[in-house]
Amino acid sequence: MITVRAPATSANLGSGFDVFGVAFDRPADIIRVERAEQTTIDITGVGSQYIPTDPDANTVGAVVDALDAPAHIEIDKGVRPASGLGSSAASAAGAAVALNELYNRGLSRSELVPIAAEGEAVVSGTAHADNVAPSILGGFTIATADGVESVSTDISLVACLPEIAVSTRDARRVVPETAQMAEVVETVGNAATLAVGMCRGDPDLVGRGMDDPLVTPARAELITGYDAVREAAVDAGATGVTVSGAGPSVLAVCRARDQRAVGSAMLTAFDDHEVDARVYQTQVSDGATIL
Ligand SMILES: Nc1ncnc2c1ncn2[C@@H]1O[C@H](COP(=O)(O)OP(=O)(O)OP(=O)(O)O)[C@@H](O)[C@H]1O
Ligand SMILES: N[C@@H](CCO)C(=O)O
Repeated sequence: MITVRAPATSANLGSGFDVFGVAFDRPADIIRVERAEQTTIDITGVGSQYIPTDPDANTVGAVVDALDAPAHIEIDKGVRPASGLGSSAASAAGAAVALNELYNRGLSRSELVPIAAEGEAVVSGTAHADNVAPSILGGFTIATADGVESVSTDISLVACLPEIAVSTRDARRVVPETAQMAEVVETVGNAATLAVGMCRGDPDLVGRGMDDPLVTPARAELITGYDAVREAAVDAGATGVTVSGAGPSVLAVCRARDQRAVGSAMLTAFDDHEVDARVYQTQVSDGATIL
């Protein structure tokens, strides 16, 4: 049996829609795989009652197919589904690393990224790799059609997960189909600023680079209290705030010393809108680990 811990992630970071991602140190999914004639899936943990065990409907099933690696797969969910924290991706990433090991396929971590992304196509309709890339490789990742880059960095994060469910499939429907040239220019500038900030470990640059005039405003409408939560986080010291992935989690970048205050301010702001929430104080961390 092979056991893998695959971490939660946050995709987009505002300006890097479908491209940027970061790995968290927690929460994480634990994936256990054993060789079998036919693939079967058992699921326990947070939100497991909402996740299909049919391999054709679960993200790990697509990974089994891509690696031709039938297995009995146990998924212990630490990352709540429909959270914006890469829940579906954590399972797919963990399965890709575990099955590659179990069947000695010999693929590199980078080669496993497009394979795990096939799992994302099962749940959201597109094989976007911006969650599976950091869950497999760790760090800050840039995933494009031509490949994936990963940078280790020391950046503190706060993710606030409200008791609201937003599916990626639904949240992709509100993304505008066209953009004005001025919006594209602004987004390119911000994305470049963010990437430099990650390379320098500079929370001010990362926060400044998270602004996005295109996708985030449409997604924010799906999150009760988003504007108040954003404002509260900034007042408490966050250098940047955006929707985490497709939402409903809200992601803040800050200095380590401000993490507690930022998290507390975000919880209070959600509470003011009668939304229960929980907070993860985390930092950009390593990818999947074979235990
Ligand atoms: N192994 C899995 N883990 C979690 N969700 C799964 C899995 N397999 C299938 N799903 C389905 O995927 C959906 C959750 O994925 P979705 O992409 O909407 O949320 P997320 O991964 O938390 O968000 P994001 O990608 O924005 O970070 C649910 O409908 C769930 O049933
Ligand atoms: N880039 C994806 C991440 C969520 O899976 C989106 O925002 O739709």
